Amino acid sequence: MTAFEELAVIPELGEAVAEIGWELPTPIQSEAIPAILGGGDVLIAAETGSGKTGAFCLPVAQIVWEKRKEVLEPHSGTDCKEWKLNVMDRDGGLAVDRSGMVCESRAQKIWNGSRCRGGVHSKGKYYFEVKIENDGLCRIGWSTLSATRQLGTDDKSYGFGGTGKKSHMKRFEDYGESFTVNDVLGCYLDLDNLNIWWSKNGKQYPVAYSIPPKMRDPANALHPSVLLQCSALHLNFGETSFAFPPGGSFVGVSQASSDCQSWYSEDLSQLARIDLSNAPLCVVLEPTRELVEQTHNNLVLFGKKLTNPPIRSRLLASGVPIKQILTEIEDGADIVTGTASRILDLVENDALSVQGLQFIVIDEADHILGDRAMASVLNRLMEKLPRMASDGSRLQVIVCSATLRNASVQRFADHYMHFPQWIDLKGMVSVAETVHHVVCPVDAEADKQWIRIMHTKNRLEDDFIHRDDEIRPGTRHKETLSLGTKILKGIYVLRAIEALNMVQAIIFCRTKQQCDQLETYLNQNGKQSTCLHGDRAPQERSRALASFKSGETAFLICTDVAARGIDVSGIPFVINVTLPDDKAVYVHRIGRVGRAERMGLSISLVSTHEEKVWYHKCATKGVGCHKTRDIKENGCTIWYNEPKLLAEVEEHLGVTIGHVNSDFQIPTDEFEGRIIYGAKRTQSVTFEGHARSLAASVGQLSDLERSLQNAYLLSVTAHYEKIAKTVK
Ligand SMILES: Nc1ncnc2c1ncn2[C@@H]1O[C@H](COP(=O)(O)OP(=O)(O)OP(=O)(O)O)[C@@H](O)[C@H]1O
Repeated sequence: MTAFEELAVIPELGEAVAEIGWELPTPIQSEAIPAILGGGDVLIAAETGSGKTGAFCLPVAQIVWEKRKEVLEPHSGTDCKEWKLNVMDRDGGLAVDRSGMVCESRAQKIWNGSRCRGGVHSKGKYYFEVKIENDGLCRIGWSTLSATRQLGTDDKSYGFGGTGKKSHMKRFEDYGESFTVNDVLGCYLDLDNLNIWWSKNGKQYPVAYSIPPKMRDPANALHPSVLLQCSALHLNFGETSFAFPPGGSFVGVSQASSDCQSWYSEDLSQLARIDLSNAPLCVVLEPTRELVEQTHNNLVLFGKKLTNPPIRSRLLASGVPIKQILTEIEDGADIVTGTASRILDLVENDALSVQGLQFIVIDEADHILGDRAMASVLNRLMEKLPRMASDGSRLQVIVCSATLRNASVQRFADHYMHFPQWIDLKGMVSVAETVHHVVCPVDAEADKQWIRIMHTKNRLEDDFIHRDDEIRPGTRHKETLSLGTKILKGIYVLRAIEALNMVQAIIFCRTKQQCDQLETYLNQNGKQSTCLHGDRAPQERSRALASFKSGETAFLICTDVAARGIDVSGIPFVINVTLPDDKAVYVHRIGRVGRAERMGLSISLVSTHEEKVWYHKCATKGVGCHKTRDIKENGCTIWYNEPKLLAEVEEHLGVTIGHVNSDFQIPTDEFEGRIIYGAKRTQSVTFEGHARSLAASVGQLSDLERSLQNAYLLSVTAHYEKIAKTVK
């Protein structure tokens, strides 16, 4: 049995991950996989590179596969004799979770009901409990299979409602007390004496109804029943211990002897069957095309051993011809991965059915929800999804986020998730131990070598932002130092590459134009580079990523499009040519290294002087824009203050980031010496490192010894002084 199977992962998936060399689940996988397999809504946060993709892909693949298998072997689904709410016998607005013990209706002003699969007849004393999980209206009690689901409105059903009224044949009468969220109601049925009554939090009320003897007939078997309006309930039919055991000779309804049990049979179902065997069961949303592709590839990899039926995972990314997408969807899809806008587009055009949906996974949720346009598309999509699947189970929502301490994520959870489990392995924002990060100050006033090349062609261009400025080399003129910084940053990138023998690195720039210019500059200087940003065509972006992943291209230059989630194993270095203006993005950028236990180093070039940068407010969003004045003067530029941004990052992480000089000699005492970036972290410790790690304890020991010796000497001196006094 693999370690993954101990988390209830099926052997087929266990084998697939073993083949890619995963021996042990990561901490987030250990927590999230069982939670998702359990059927609940889950929010996940863990640091970059901690294996979140596997944490949701594995259980999703498993559940989807099991569902499809269930359809191939229908007996396990519809005729089962289990004490749970019957998804075939429920109103359309009522959602029932996979356990059949939790139900919810969010509909306002409409009653939605359901019944338990099992019922009882003939004789005996039976009990079940209901915990009110959500404020709202509900009625609970007993009904026969021929009663309507509007509990208490005909002669075959008996209900007790939250307003403190019992009901039968539409007659509502005061009974017991009102009840609300967190109250536990007990439902008593005494078939021996033909009585029904209820209790609240263990306090029993008098008999509510004396039922006619015909209710003992098997044809009139009474089934636990519920009716809800904007409420949620948790039921217990006696398979687990009761909060308030009924006492006497009452037993949980699930303990009824087999000759007193009655079961819902499928031929009673009047429900029309819709064929949803080709509609997807799961949608996975990613913010960028690259992540869509990456997650899709993971799903394909994990699903390799799942056969009979195989898992049909579909890639709905821009760049894949729409004709191909439509054909694939028509051929049948089990899991679709795409951006919210692509999925919404297909749903709105009736090209993708969401009627069979069981799951939605929203990866990088803080990013999606933090972007107004993406958030609005996501909300529109969410509104289009059925809150429950075709089989009556509730839509399971899984959210992955860099941080769960985020108001928009919280709002999303409150609105769309059902009692979600929060798995937060981050606590404080932190950087993985395998990621080292340093800052290299760039001071165009102190380091004047940029002046020598400023009029040559072999220099990093300046985004053409200084084209209208008067540049006066050798002065402290703001624009001059800003231009100097930009050219100097190019020189430093080249120098860092050489000094640290970088074979591969991801280099982040602030703008698409800057990426293009750095690509030209590096290629011109013999450093093979490629670009990944939003202005490049999808195929070009795919090619760029593929050639970088294969090692064919050494340097991938990108905007923050690649900061999140992109997983290229063993990347040794990240260079930030400009710091991002969002501290969370910094954590994501540097998290591109130090993944899967490999060591990585991130270097941020931080200008000591303010740098003039584009900040397009214009309609064209920068295309053909020449407004190089400050935004305060109706232009499209701002002054970028990197020391301030650095201070924000440091405050966010609660650390002071070490500095290196422009020779990029990483001090060996800084990071335990002799680390090979890109290689697996080893447990071997250098002598110096070992001595340093012991230094504090040795110091403490020596202090202790000194105070012990002093105490001894003091006591000896006192002793001899005492003797001396006595002798005198
Ligand atoms: N159990 C495991 N054993 C070994 N390697 C693993 C395991 N789980 C994941 N990995 C590897 O770790 C790397 C990072 O995983 P993944 O991309 O899922 O991280 P992440 O938490 O989603 O990161 P990010 O926040 O940056 O998106 C991948 O290369 C993946 O193959």
